[in-house]
Amino acid sequence: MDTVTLTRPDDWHLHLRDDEALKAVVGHTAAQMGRAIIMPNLTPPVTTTAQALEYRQRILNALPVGSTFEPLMVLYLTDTTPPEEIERAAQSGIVNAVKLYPAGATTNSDSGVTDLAHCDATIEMMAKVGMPLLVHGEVTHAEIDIFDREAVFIETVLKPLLDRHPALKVVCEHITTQQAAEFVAQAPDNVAATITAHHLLFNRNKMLVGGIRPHYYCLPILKREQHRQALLKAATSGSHKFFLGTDSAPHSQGAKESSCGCAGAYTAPAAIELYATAFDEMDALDKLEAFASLNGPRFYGLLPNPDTITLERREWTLPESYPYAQGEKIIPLLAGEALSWAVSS
Ligand SMILES: NC(=O)N[C@@H](CC(=O)O)C(=O)O
Ligand SMILES: [Zn+2]
Ligand SMILES: [Zn+2]
Repeated sequence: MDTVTLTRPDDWHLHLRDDEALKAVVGHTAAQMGRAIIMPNLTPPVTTTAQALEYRQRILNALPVGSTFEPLMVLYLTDTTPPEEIERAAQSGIVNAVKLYPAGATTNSDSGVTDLAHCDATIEMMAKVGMPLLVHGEVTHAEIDIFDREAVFIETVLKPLLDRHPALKVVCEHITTQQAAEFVAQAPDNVAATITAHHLLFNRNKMLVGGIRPHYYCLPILKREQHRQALLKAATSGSHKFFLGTDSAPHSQGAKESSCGCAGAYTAPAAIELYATAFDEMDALDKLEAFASLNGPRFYGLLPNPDTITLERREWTLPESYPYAQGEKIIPLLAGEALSWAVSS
């Protein structure tokens, strides 16, 4: 297959940041995705429907002229989010989900949840009104090895949560392990997962062999090959439960190339091309449309996008960098490297 035409994809997990950074990055996603679930981990985080409405408007204002890209907004769950905020969010028509960051798990998660027991009434309300909970699934205890944090989270947090709230819609965001892929595959239909392009394409050797490559450092961290194979199998299985979520997470070049570099890979400029490369590796390009364009809207109760995009097998080279906020640069994943799939229309 040398060309693939798909219903226009959506990105079900995206960081756009705010202000100048937002203006620098939003066009990359809007050029290929119809919609995106916008992560709320700003400083301060987006914790109320009123803040989500304002942030949505700033995103719309930052879009290129004529763009029809639609931001889908998410609230950041805290220990003190009241159940009434969930009702307001559900009634607003612009909030599509609520995000659980275990406190300290990742970038801008300091205001996240310290103990889910504090959130029980709020989560009960989410189950009642059908509001999905999007989960950064890693435990944060210092004694748990960073490569085990996702698997431990499933056993110690996620399974008990679903036992308490069996009807809750849950998206396990950016899954990275065989344990997560298998858990989601066998769970009931109210449990789904997003998978990033970088976790489908790379294992931890890419980040650590022959030098430490900070642009491959993201959370959850890249895992060993066995896990990448499990993710590829899940994404190309034809199951409705797995869908595209880039987790494109912009940080300036300076913040990444540092003695203590930030977590996050910037994949938005070539997102669908990277996924096509991964699906091609599995000889499964015929499964890409369901994963990229159909399974996400189905889970969120939305219609697929009305138009299409076409990919072609053609070599092109990703730019070395793009302009970012404060005169800095942002380095996309695979900067300066050749890709074998391109968007043709
Ligand atoms: N994925 C990352 O490594 N970073 C994300 C946060 C997140 O999604 O966990 C970010 O906001 O930079
Ligand atoms: Zn995360
Ligand atoms: Zn993320």
